[in-house]
Amino acid sequence: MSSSTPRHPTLARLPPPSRAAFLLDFDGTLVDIAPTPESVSVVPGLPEILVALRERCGGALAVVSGRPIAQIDHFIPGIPYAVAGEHGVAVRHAPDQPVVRAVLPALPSHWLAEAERIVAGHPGASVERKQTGLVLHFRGAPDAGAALKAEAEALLAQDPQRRFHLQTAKMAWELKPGGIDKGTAVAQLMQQAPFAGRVPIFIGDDVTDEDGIRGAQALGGLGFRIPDDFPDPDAFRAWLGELARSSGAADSWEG
Ligand SMILES: O=P(O)(O)OC[C@H]1O[C@H](O[C@H]2O[C@H](CO)[C@@H](O)[C@H](O)[C@H]2O)[C@H](O)[C@@H](O)[C@@H]1O
Repeated sequence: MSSSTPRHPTLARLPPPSRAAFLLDFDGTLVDIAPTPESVSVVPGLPEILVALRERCGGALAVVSGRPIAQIDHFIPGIPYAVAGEHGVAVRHAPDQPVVRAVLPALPSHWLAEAERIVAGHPGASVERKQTGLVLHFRGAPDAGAALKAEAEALLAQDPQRRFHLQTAKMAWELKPGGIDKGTAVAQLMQQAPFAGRVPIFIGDDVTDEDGIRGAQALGGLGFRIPDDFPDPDAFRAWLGELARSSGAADSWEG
């Protein structure tokens, strides 16, 4: 998938609107990376683009994020038809449906306190708690990456059953349960209307998105990655806008 030359997927490479399902990553893809998880901003016009694209594809537009679903609802309320959060641990198949959570082992109870103790030794680093895991962020302490990785691996080694693994992220290390990822989320989402029977198109920017890309490709779909296929989120959003503005028939992105 990787290439040193950015290559925008041409409209001709895409399945037509009547067959396409979009599964989009959030951080680093729909929104620019920001200093902290809370400080990301949704650029003006993006919600309208996503709504138009969703309507063009019969509703088949999902966000597949490492964030909890509640945070996607906070930043782009009512926009995606479906949302998968926490790298696929939580899935909401439709706006009016409940969140379905995978049954997973609970994070060992002392790991959160351990994580807080660890970041306290690296000013600028922080802990993000998730229902089934935690993230050690070091964007505010860039030199602490290697030390935090070693500490995270030491925590993981405390679980003799090795039920958790280290997810590489952007200036962050995430401890999360194994067996569930963005690829399993794609498979789940694609089983239900309005996604079922369509061709999944996954777009993301991070290591965790490689699972989503593989998941889409395993179902005969396509996967694109920033910066290989789009130089940055801005270029990706411009491409989405082009798709959303296309006024052609259901069998064509042209026009
Ligand atoms: O799967 P995604 O939607 O891309 O979410 C991945 C993680 O995003 C957040 O962390 C990352 O973005 C932050 C805001 O730009 C940035 O400050 C941080 O350094 C990045 O690692 C979020 O906090 C995580 O929970 C998500 O898993």
